[in-house]
Amino acid sequence: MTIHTDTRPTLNLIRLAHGQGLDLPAYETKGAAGMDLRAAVEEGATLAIAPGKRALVPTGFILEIPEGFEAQIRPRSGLAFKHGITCLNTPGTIDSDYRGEVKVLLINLGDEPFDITRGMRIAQMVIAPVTQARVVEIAQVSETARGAGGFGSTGV
Ligand SMILES: O=c1ccn([C@H]2C[C@H](O)[C@@H](COP(=O)(O)OP(=O)(O)OP(=O)(O)O)O2)c(=O)[nH]1
Ligand SMILES: [Mg+2]
Repeated sequence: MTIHTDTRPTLNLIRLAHGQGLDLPAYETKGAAGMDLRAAVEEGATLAIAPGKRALVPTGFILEIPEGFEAQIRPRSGLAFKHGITCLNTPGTIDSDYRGEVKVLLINLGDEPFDITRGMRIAQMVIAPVTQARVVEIAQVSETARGAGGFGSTGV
């Protein structure tokens, strides 16, 4: 009998043909919040993102996220700081019922073209709990000290 001591939620994954041989998403350190994701571009090929342009980068895998969770695709600060590479739709939302390939939408906000090659760690993925709310239409909302003030209403 196998005794499982790992109480973390299980993230089932299948690797697509173009994902074979790549490292699986992984936490780089013990306390990392996100698993780094690798680019599943063709071996030997370069996906160049020109300044101001965007690219949808394949990861080579499909997930089964447990119900009640989502995956958030977030940029890596190193790529953002050094090269101006970030996720356009950050944080990207991977729904628990999505069964397509996970893809990363990168944009180059830097001044130089940026080359993506196979296996490059392009983004990170955070697994987070999700609460779904029920929507109830009402006639009036309750009064609060803030009221409708926002967008800097409390000063700088
Ligand atoms: O960075 C991302 C964002 C989304 N997705 C996939 C998984 C997600 O479950 C699905 C839909 O994403 P989202 O709801 O953000 O996009 P949408 O424009 O609302 O598309 P849809 O109408 O398919 O929901 O696309 C990715 O692979 N990468
Ligand atoms: Mg949607």
